[in-house]
Amino acid sequence: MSLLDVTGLGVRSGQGRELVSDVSFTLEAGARLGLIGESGSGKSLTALAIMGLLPTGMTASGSVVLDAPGLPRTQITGATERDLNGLRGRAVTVVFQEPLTALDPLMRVGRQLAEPLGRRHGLRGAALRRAVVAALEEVRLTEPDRIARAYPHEISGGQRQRVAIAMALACEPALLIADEPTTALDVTVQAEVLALLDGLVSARGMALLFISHDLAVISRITDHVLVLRDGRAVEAGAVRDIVNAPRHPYTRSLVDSARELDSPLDRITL
Ligand SMILES: Nc1ncnc2c1ncn2[C@@H]1O[C@H](COP(=O)(O)OP(=O)(O)OP(=O)(O)O)[C@@H](O)[C@H]1O
Repeated sequence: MSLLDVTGLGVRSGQGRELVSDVSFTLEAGARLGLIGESGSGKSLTALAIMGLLPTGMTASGSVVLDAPGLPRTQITGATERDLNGLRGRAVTVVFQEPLTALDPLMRVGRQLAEPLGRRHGLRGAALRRAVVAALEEVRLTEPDRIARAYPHEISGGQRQRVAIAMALACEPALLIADEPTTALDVTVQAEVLALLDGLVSARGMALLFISHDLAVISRITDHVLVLRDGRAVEAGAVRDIVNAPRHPYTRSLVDSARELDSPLDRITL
């Protein structure tokens, strides 16, 4: 049984517009998959449907089954909020493009991180404070004590995204969804955060669903990819095959524009 099994996923708006149609893929424990497509192709809605977090009024159809170790196997489409609350954080969690989505602007970073860490590991007092510092160190934040005392606006964008990653990891999820996690960062920080995610996903044996419009970024972190266009999957396979021999014209245009913008793809074609 796969960790995540998505079959014929559809998402409709409240007005009945089909925004995602018939998307299928599976993820085994510890596996990685990239979801690529241009703006509006349905990447984020697919991620939100997997989390059971679609905006009010939208409906999901088809099947999304999460089967994380130690948790009940759950059909996400149609699950109750109570079932979903038991899964979010532990079975699956998400890091968004904008770290402030995950952070409360009025609460110090350390306290925010203490909540899930305390809940997950049953820690309090000095042990919990040590766990907060360790979590900040794990995402390679220097000066963890200062960061723990800071409010989100008092740290840089790259530091905030590291904190958001630490928050996402606090409940030790089996599956991490990263939705354009480096898009809002400048190029150097982008590369550092990508390398950090890569290392953490390997070290913890998590599965990763990595969403991006950028094939070069995807190729650095995963070797398999699903190409979405207008809410439909048009091609899937190994990044290497897709880069070397794209079958769908849309995929070819993604590869061509990635080649123009970025040279890292060259090493894949060697
Ligand atoms: N809350 C919403 N209400 C109505 N339509 C929406 C809503 N959110 C997204 N859509 C529409 O659904 C389609 C897919 O959107 P989605 O956000 O999944 O795309 P995306 O590939 O993640 O794009 P981006 O890279 O810009 O985030 C788009 O046509 C978008 O306009």
